[in-house]
Amino acid sequence: MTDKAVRIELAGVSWEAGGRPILHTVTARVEPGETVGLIGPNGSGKSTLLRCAAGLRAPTAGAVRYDGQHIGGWSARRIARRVAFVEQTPEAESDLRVDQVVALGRTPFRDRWRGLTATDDAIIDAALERLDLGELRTRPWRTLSGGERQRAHLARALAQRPWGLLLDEPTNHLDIRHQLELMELLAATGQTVLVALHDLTLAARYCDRLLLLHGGALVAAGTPEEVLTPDRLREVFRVAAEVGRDGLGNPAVAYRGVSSRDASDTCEDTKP
Ligand SMILES: Nc1ncnc2c1ncn2[C@@H]1O[C@H](COP(=O)(O)OP(=O)(O)OP(=O)(O)O)[C@@H](O)[C@H]1O
Repeated sequence: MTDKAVRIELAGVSWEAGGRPILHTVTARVEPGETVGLIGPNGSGKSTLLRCAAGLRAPTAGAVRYDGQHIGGWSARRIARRVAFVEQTPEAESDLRVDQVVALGRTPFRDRWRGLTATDDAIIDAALERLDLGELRTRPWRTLSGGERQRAHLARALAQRPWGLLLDEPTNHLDIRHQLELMELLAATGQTVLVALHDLTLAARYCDRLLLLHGGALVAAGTPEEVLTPDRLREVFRVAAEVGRDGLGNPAVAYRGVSSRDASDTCEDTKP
């Protein structure tokens, strides 16, 4: 679906707020065309890391590189020509129609004084179709449900024709069909994808690799099988869980419940 995919590198990225460290020297790479899931409990730093990767937050130490180029000092327009970011709670474009929201994805490529070209229109139509929004295209934004808004923001991101997609919990408002469709779409784009997810089974099934954040530090990186172990789920998420395959052979996490033990304990209670 795209000719180009970007390599996104985080090289020792740290970020502080009010003197409090939020991210601690995170080093990770998302290779061109890879779908990488960013997982971790509430407050572990996923959104902060994505905002650094999208150039919206300047790291207090370290660097973000796209295809080896340090993006510090790049304009928002230059970044948006390379990478699209869908935030967790996107701002409400209350007076716009859905197709106008999606058309905003063409802004980085448009001459300020010119309208949309036929190519822009075709790209917008394709993005609306991909996100199942054809029938909603003329609806006022404010009338959309949460899931419809989320899909419209994803369509806007696709309309950017980016080389990389950064997505912060893009499935949290979606029904199960649209969750599966979205994850399949991400896997099929050919673009580089870094996606924060809370649903570990979805992450395990659709991501090539996972990055696990805990307290602002990267504590594990690897394939879903390597990262999602019962010990880690207990230490980091404080749940007792089994990791295996579902009836269809897909990777799945089965939760026994919250873990009652300290993170420092062994994992005897997760054994059958
Ligand atoms: N501007 C800020 N000022 C102070 N603290 C901040 C700021 N931004 C983020 N934080 C804190 O940094 C930590 C990480 O926040 P972040 O939103 O990155 O976590 P997250 O993993 O995305 O969480 P969630 O799963 O709940 O969305 C949290 O404790 C949050 O309160």
